Amino acid sequence: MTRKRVEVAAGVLLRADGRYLLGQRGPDTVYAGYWEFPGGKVEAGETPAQALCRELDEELGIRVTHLRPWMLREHLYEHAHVRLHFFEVSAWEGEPHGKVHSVLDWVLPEQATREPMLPANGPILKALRLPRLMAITHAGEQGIDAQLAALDRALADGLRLVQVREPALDSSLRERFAREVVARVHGCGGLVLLNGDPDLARTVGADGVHLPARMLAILNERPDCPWVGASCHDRGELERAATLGLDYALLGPVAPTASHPGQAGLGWTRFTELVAGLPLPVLALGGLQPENMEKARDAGAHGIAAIRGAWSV
Ligand SMILES: Nc1nc2c([nH]c(=O)n2[C@@H]2O[C@H](COP(=O)(O)OP(=O)(O)OP(=O)(O)O)[C@@H](O)[C@H]2O)c(=O)[nH]1
Repeated sequence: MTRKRVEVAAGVLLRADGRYLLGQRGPDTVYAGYWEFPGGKVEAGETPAQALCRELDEELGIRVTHLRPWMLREHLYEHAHVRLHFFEVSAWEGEPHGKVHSVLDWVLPEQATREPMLPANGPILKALRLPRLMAITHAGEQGIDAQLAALDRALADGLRLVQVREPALDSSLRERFAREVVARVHGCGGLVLLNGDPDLARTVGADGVHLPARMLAILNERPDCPWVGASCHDRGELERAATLGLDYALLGPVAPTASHPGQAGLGWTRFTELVAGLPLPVLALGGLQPENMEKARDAGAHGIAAIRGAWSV
């Protein structure tokens, strides 16, 4: 059966305290009583961004002053093939109040979602649980004790996402180090990804695995871990990560880095072109610092990942 394709714009309204807005669909709608992000169908002659601004005015009585394209997801419902253009909305005028939803609720990303949730939205809620800053370890270079001390400081500063990437440590040392990282990060409620080794990730109790591009290229299916991401350098690799159903991708290098001397960075314009219309969140990598976060998010990144830039001295 061919279903008609419907373009929809939906907004993730993010408050300064990290909560985002969900609404419960009213009684006289398709999927009545289901929770959703505010938004609606794109009308003829509108861009998705224009449609979202109109819908948020109609549904919530607010005027959007800052929005960023975020992710695009397609879903086949009984009634339609829906293409959902998700935007992050971080600034608006007016106080949202429910004009069409039966209830509005500001929820914390790490909290359980509201049920029932519109079926297309599961990956969106998962993406919202992915912290914005990923710090990548380099204990092989700076020493295990120095790296763990830097980790403790960063966790105290709010870091909640760590990738253990230690090609220079031998396997028993890598396992011991990874266990230390998992204990510390889990103690703060954060996530740990282990680079390149799904079995070790499971053994040490990490939350998932991060695939180097060479592994992404040869895998035919997603490793069996709760969280899986991959390093990407071009559109082909990003699309492969999407096809495998991965939870996130890293894309870089955005700027030249000490670890890849002589390699030119993509720059933000190219970064934006490469991530447009993807169904998964992408973190920008390469020569970046936490101070580059707003710039990265304006360019379409979910956040940033860093090795040297993430560990303050
Ligand atoms: N607004 C919104 N729609 C979503 C989300 N997730 C999702 O699958 N959809 C789907 O996208 C479509 C949006 O339809 P809608 O009924 O909200 O559109 P609308 O406001 O223009 O209403 P209308 O049908 O009365 O014109 C529905 O098929 C809905 O199931 C979401 O988070 N927010």
